[in-house]
Amino acid sequence: MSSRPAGTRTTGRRLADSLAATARWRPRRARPDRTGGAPPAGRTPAGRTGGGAQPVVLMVPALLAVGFLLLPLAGILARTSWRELPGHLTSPAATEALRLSLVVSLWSLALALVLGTPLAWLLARVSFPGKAVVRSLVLLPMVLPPTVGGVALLLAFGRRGLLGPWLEDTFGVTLPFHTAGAVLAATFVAMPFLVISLEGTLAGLRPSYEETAASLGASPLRVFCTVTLPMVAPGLAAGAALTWARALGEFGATITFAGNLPGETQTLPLQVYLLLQDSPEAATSVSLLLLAIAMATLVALRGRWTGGAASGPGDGTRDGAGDGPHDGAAGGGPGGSAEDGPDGGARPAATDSSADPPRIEAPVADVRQLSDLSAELTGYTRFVVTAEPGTTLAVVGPNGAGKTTLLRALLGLTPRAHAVLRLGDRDVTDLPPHRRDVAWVPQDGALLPHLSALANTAYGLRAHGHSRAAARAEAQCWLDRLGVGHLAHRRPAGLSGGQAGRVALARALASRPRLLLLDEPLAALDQTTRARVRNTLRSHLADFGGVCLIVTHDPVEAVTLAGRVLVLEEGRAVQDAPPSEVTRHPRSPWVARMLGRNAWQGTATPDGLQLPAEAGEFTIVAAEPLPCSGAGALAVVAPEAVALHRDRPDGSPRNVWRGRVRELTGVGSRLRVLLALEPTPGPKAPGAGRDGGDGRDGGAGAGAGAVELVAEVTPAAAADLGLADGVLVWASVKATEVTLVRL
Ligand SMILES: Nc1ncnc2c1ncn2[C@@H]1O[C@H](COP(=O)(O)OP(=O)(O)OP(=O)(O)O)[C@@H](O)[C@H]1O
Repeated sequence: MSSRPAGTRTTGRRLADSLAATARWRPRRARPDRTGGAPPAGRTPAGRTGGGAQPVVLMVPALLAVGFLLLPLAGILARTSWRELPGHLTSPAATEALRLSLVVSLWSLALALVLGTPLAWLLARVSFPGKAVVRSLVLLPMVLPPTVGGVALLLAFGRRGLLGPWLEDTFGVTLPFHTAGAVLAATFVAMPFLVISLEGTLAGLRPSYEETAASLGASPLRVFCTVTLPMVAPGLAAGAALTWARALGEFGATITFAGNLPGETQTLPLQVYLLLQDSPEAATSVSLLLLAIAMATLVALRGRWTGGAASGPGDGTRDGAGDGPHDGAAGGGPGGSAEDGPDGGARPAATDSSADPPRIEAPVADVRQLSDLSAELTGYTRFVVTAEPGTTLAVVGPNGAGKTTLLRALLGLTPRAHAVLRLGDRDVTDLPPHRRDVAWVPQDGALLPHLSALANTAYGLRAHGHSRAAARAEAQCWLDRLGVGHLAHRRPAGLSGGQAGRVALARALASRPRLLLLDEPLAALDQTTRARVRNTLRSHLADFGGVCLIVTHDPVEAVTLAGRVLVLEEGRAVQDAPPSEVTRHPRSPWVARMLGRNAWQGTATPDGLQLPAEAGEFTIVAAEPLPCSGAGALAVVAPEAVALHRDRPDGSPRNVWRGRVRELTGVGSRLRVLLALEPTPGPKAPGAGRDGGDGRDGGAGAGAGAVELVAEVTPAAAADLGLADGVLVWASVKATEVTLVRL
């Protein structure tokens, strides 16, 4: 009994089916959080916050610590003379000290923001020698006794200090015992709070946001102001609040450096110190005021430390995610009701499934950049790639092959590889990323979470100098083209994966790049949505006049979207050919398997291919052997060309092997059977021939390193053959079905 293959017909549908099955085996990357924020507070591993047994022995000192912190505060509250409190706090000396405290702390905050923000950025983003020393320097005022800080300030800025005489002679500025000195002292001790808080937030911000913004044409300063700062705003606000609170409470450095001069340097903490000697009740009242301010600051900050860059509750949609008529589209399902556009006018609902989105022509959107590509890569990636305008190249290869490095080199974003890059008549090799006209859509889209879909799409146009109104009008057109125009007002957190992907694509296309780089654009989508979005993407890539590189692990994407497939391995281009050629004659085992083919690497023989000794005495006979016997070669066989039998087949097939079923997978209406082949099958091999029962004879099982073969059969044939995990069967392949490719 045997199952005859349907032949080697690789119709589009069959190929797509078989590729789709292969796609399921591809490695997947972890999906980063689309909002770019850290995991929400409290989302700790199960068990940590749950009712698991906690060591009681730790609870006692912990509670003691709480009591230790609480008791002094309770002391202030208990000893406050509530009746006299208003009088104490409204006395001229107290109000003057309060005024001075506010002036000093706010100036100090401003100074810390101006100096500390760039310093935090430097520490978070720039590698330079001595960085650890600079960071220690930043931390020093936090651990230094404030009085020592005051002495140090005197020795630097005092009348006999290092800079003091020069400041006095040149600018007439005297810092010690002046309000400016109090500001300096407060800044010295408070600024580290801002730097440390902001550095942490900056370090947690994924660089893909800033890099994508640069690829859309934004200069480094624009990126800092429009991407970095808004995204770290919560961390900045938290740091600023702490800095202000610390400056407000500053005592030691101020009294040492600036003295205790009423109306000049006597801030509230200094007044407390003074009052303690003459009027302890008034000192308690002022202490209570400072305590209340500190507590209010901390309460206002609650949750800000862990809330992530932009994932607060208000971040979902501008109109509140989940309660508007737009929700039908959020999940990508078919929607139908009319929806309000951002301008308040009724806009017809589009859906995630719209394969033919409305084609609204934008006034300037059709200015195509018909540029060819010529890139010579050195470093980790070492090859030359050229492409005509309008070419879409699928970049494929195993993990670590250098696909991302290639994209980053073309953007000028990595020192690991260098691209001599020419786009049309422009050599952009020496240009910074924002001036290359190379738009990048990273795997997660990197939509800016603080901007609506419309503002995201308009971002590149604004960076290129278009007015706000023109940029938004054109952005709306692009969103409409991609079928997500009705979601223009939403922020990324309120978009489904497919919708976000389309917005990211609209944003890249709207910036009118000469080269478009898409990193796994459909990886986030489920199979059904992927097929729909793939169609949409294909039609828009057809309209895009420039060169497009799509990194993908999905063979269907590679074959259906691209006119050429560039196969990378270990930084080298092992093949660059049309999909049909790559499918027929894959030049690496990896790409053959990615495309759903059986592929074995070995040495060409006069008959076909000999596999390496470690695979066993395993030979493959081909009808057209390579003329170069002894050379490295690849034997490729389509799964449809493999016939399975319960008994050893007689007759014409030149390749007959016995193998054990390892895995069965459904592919459309057919079944894919993975066999582990046994070496050196022959008519006289022990156990060869008909196996009794279901074939689970427990005989020579294929080891972990066994040669594998994939066959495709109909479910009926599988039932006839009794296929199941562990069953032994015979497989045959005609010599005419074996393609040999020289490596
Ligand atoms: N910043 C880096 N420093 C050192 N090595 C790196 C760095 N980034 C990548 N690599 C290494 O360079 C090689 C190519 O990495 P790249 O990310 O380009 O591969 P890839 O083809 O995109 O892989 P994947 O499919 O897993 O994303 C890998 O070996 C990787 O470990």
